[in-house]
Amino acid sequence: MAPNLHPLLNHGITPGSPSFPGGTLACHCPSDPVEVTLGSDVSHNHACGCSRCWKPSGALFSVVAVIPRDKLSVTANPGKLAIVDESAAIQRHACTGCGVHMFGRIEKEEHPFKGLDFVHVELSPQKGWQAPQFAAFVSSIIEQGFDPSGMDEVRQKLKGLGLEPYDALSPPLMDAIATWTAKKAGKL
Ligand SMILES: N[C@@H](CCC(=O)N[C@@H](CS)C(=O)NCC(=O)O)C(=O)O
Ligand SMILES: [Zn+2]
Ligand SMILES: [Zn+2]
Repeated sequence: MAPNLHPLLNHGITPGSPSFPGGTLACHCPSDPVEVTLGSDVSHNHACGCSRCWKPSGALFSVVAVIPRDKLSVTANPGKLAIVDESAAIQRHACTGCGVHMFGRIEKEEHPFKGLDFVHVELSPQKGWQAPQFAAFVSSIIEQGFDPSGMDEVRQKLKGLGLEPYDALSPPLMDAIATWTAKKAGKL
C-alpha cells in the first residue's frame, strides 16, 4: 500500500494562485468552530514529518506554512483554544473541542522566526493558497513508528511531487537560522 503522506499530497499537488489574498481557516468542530482569518497568502509552505505539527488522522506529514502574526486574527470562538505545550518554541493553539491546531506562534523574544505564525491551509474552504514547496523533518516520521525500511519509498514519492526531502528545514531556512545566530553572536 502506498504511504499516506497527506491528503493534499497523495494525488498530486495543486498549484497556488498568484496574488492570492488570504482567507479563513476553520477547525473540525461540527458546531461553533474556531475561525482564524489570514490577511494574506502564506509563505514557506511545506510538509513537516515532525511529531509536534498537527496532521490529519492517518497522514505521515503535516502541511504547514508561515504568515506574519499581524496578518492573523482569531475571528470566531477564541475561547475554545488552548496552548498544547507552553515550553515549546512554537506555541501551538489547538481547539479543545476537536484537537486541530489553528495556529502556532513564536513568543520567545530571541528566536529567528519571531513575528511569524505557523498555519495549516488545508483548514481553509478557499482554494489558491501557496502550494507546498519542500518536505522537512522527513526522518522524524520514524520516531512516530514508521518502518525505516519504507523511507526510500517515502522520499521517492516526495521527490516525484517536486518536494525535496530534508531531515531538518530547507537550506534557505537553515541558512536564515544560522545567519540570525551568527549576527546574535557578533560573527556576522
Ligand atoms: N524529531 C523531532 C523534531 C521536532 C522539531 O524540531 N520540529 C521542528 C519543526 S516544526 C521545530 O522547529 N519545532 C519547534 C517547536 O515545535 O516548537 C520530532 O519529531 O519531535
Ligand atoms: Zn474544533
Ligand atoms: Zn513540524
